[in-house]
Amino acid sequence: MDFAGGVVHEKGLLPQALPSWLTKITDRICQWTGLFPSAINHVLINEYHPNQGIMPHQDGPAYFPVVAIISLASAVVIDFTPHQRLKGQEHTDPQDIIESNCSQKLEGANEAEPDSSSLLLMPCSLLIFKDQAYTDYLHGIQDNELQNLDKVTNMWQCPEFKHQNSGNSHGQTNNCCGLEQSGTYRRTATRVSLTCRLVLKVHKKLFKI
Ligand SMILES: O=C(O)CCC(=O)C(=O)O
Ligand SMILES: [Fe+2]
Repeated sequence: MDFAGGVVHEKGLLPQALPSWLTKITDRICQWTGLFPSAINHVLINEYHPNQGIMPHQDGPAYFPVVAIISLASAVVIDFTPHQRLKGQEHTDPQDIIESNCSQKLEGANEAEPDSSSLLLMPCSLLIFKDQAYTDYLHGIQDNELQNLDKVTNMWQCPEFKHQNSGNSHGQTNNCCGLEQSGTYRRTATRVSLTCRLVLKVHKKLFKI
C-alpha cells in the first residue's frame, strides 16, 4: 500500500502535493463527475495479489463521502454488504438505496440475500460510489483467487463474458477473462487500484523549528 497527497488523520489531512501524473487523472474525475466540491487531494494506491483482498469496511469519517476507484491490470469482484444496523431495519430495501444513489446502478440482487450486491471491476475501469452506498454499506474484496459471480450485477460490462454467453455449442469454458464455467472468476494477475478521495479538512503545514 502506498499513498499520495499526504497523511490522513481522523481530524484531517497533513497535505502533500499530488504528483502531476495523478492530478491529470483526479482533475478529470472531478470535472467529469461534478461530484466533488473541491479537488481530490488524496489517493491510496493498493496492490492485490490474486489471493488478497480487503476486509469489509466503511471509509473513515475524514473523507468526503464520494469515492472514485480506478482498477488496473486485473479484474476483481467488490462486494457491498449492508451494515448490521440496516439489516435489522424493516421496510428498508437496500436495493432501492443503491439504485437511487450509486452512479453505477446495481441491479438484480440475488433473491436469497437481497441485501448485498457485487460489481466486477474490470482493468481500466472507474467505480464511483457515494451517499448511502458509502454510509450504509460496507465494501470489501474477498481474500480468494476464486471469486463468486452470483451477485455481480454488471456482467454486461465484461465483453468477454458476453462472448462466453453467446457461447459455443460445445459447452467449452472461455477463459479469456478468467471466467470459469461454474459462475466463478479466477484471479490470476496482480491488481493495482487507485482510490481517489477528498479530505475536506486540510491542516496547514507544520513548521520545522
Ligand atoms: O482497492 C480497492 O478497490 C478498494 C480500496 C478501498 O476500499 C480503500 O482503500 O478504502
Ligand atoms: Fe474503502
